[in-house]
Amino acid sequence: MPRMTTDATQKYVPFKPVDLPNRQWPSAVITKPPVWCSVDLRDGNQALIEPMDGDRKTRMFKLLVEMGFKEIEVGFPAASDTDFGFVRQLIEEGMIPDDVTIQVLTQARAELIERTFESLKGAKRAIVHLYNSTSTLQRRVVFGQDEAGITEIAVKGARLVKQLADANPETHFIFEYSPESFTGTELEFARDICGAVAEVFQPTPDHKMIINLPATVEMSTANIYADQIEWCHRNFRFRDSIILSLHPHNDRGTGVAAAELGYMAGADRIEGTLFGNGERTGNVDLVTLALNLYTQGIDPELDFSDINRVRQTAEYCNQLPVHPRHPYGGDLVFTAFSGSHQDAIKKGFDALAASNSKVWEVPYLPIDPADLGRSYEAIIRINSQSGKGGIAYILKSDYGLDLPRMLQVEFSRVIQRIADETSKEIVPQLIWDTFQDEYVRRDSPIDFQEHSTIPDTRNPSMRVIEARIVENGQARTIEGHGNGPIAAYVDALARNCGVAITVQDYHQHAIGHGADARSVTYIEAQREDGKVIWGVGISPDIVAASLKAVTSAVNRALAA
Ligand SMILES: CC(=O)SCCNC(=O)CCNC(=O)[C@H](O)C(C)(C)COP(=O)(O)OP(=O)(O)OC[C@H]1O[C@@H](n2cnc3c(N)ncnc32)[C@H](O)[C@@H]1OP(=O)(O)O
Ligand SMILES: CC(C)C(=O)C(=O)O
Repeated sequence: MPRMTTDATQKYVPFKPVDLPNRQWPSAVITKPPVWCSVDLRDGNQALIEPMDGDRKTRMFKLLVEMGFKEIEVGFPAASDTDFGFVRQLIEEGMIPDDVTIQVLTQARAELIERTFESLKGAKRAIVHLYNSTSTLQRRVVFGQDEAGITEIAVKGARLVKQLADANPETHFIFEYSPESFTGTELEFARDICGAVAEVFQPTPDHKMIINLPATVEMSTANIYADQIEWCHRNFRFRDSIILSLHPHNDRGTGVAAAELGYMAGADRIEGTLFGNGERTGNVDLVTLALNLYTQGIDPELDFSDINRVRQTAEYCNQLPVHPRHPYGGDLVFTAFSGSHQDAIKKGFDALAASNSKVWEVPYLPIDPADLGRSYEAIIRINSQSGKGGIAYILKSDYGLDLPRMLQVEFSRVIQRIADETSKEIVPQLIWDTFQDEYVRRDSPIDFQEHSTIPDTRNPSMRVIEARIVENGQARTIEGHGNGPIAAYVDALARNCGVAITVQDYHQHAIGHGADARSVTYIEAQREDGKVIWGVGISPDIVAASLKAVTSAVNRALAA
C-alpha cells in the first residue's frame, strides 16, 4: 500500500484560533429561523458542468418561491447573456411575487456594476451584492495589492453602486457587501473594509445593508468560524444597521455545523443552496439546515412537505444526482436494513400507535418521513443484515399479518437462508411468496377441504368432527373428537393419518375489513419427539383458518 509521501507538517499550516476568551456562542440556543437566501441560481449555477438554461432557471426560481424563499440570488447578470436575460425575464414577465426580493452579484468593477444595474431596470426591489476578495493569500497572489488597495477596490465599487441606485429611485435597492475569502482575512481588516463600505452605503436601522461573511473556502473547524462571526458581531461598526449574513462552503464537510454555530454566534441570515450544490464540495445545504431546525421544534418557514419534488427539481435543474444518503432528502435515509434497527423501529411505531402522545419518538428516525411527504413503505428493507423484526414489519405493514414472536424467529431463518444464498435484497413480494409457500400453501401430503362438527352424543362437552381431506391425492373423510374443532381435527389426523401432534399455542386475528375480511390463525405445534413446528392458515371462515393452520403444521412436521 503506497503512503502519502508529503510531510504534511511542512506543507500545510494549521489554522490559527481566534483570541476570544469571552465567547458567548457556545451557550446560545437557536429559537427562530434565520433569513434564508437561496444562491442556487448563482453560486450553485456557476459550479455546474452545464450552467442552467432559461427553462431550468425558471423551474428552479418557481420552486424556490413555492418553498417560501423571500430572498433569491438569481444570477450574476454581467457574467452572461443567459444570466442577464433571465433577470430581465423575471422583471418583464412579472414573475417576482411582491414579498420576494431578487438578489444579483457583481464584482467591484465599473463595467460589471453598470451592466448589473441595466439588468435590474423596472424591478420593484433588488439586493445588489458587491464583492471583492480580501484574504491575505488573494491580496498577495491574485490582486497584488495591500490592504489599502483592496479597500479602494471595494469603496470605489460601493460608490458606483450607490450612485446608480440613487439614479434609479423606482427600485428599492438593498446593498450587500461580501469580503470574499473572509475566512482567510484578518478580522481587523474584515472589520475595517466592511466599515469603509458601510460608510459609503450609510445604512440605518430602517434601511439596513447586508454584510455577508463567506467561508468562501472552509478553512477551519466550525467553532473557529463561529468565533470569527462572534468577533465581527461584536466589533463591526453600524451593527444595528447591518444584517449579518453567513455564506458557508463545505470544503471540510462541516458547512452545516459552521452555519449553525455561526448563526448562534450572532448572524441574522444564511445564504446556501438546496442539497448543498455549489463550488467544489458545495455551498451549505439549506435543506439540512432548515430541517435540523424543524426537528428541534422550530418552524423553518420553508416548505418541505413534498421533499421528493424538491429533490427531483433540484436534480433536473442541476443535472446532478442527490446522494441516496443525503440528510432528509436521500432515497435511503428512511430505510433500515439492519436487524436491530428494524426491530427498534417496529417497536417504536407500535409504541407510538398505542400512546396518545403527539411527540415523535421512533428510534433511528429523527423525523417523521410523512412530514416530508415520504411514505413509510421503504422504511424497512430486507437483506442478509436484517432480522426477524424487519421481516415481521413488512408482513404486517404490507400484508396485515401480525406474526407471534416465535414464528418470527422461525420464519426469519428461512429468509436469512435466501438472503445468504443470493446476497441480494429480499423484496416484500418475495417475503410474502416465501411465507405462503412455507406455511399457507402447505397442502401436501394432506390438503384440508371442508369440515362439519356435531355435539358428541356420549359426552355433551365434546365435539365430533367430520373433515374432508385429500391425502396423497386420495379424497377421504376423517372423523375425530375433542373439546373443540381444533382438538377434534388433531384427533382425527392422529387416528386416520398417523400424525400425532399437540397444539401448544394459538393466535388468531382478522386481515382486511368488511366483506373482504379474512381470518389468519397461527398454530404452534409439538411433534412426539418434542420438535416445535408452526402452521398458518388463512380463510374467510374463522374455524377453517384454524384447521388449515393445523394441516400446515402437520405437513411441515411430516416434511421436517
Ligand atoms: C467566490 C465566488 O463565487 S465569487 C463569484 C465568482 N463567479 C464567477 O466568476 C462567475 C461569473 N464570472 C464571469 O463570468 C467572469 O469571471 C466575469 C464576466 C465576471 C469577468 O470576466 P473577465 O473579466 O473576462 O475575467 P476574469 O473573471 O478572469 O477577471 C479577473 C479579473 O477581475 C479581477 N477581479 C476578480 N474579482 C474581482 C472583484 N470582486 N472585484 C474587482 N475585481 C475583481 C481580478 O483581479 C482580475 O483582474 P486582472 O484582469 O487585472 O488580473
Ligand atoms: C461572492 C461570495 C459571497 C461567494 O460566493 C463566496 O465567497 O463563496
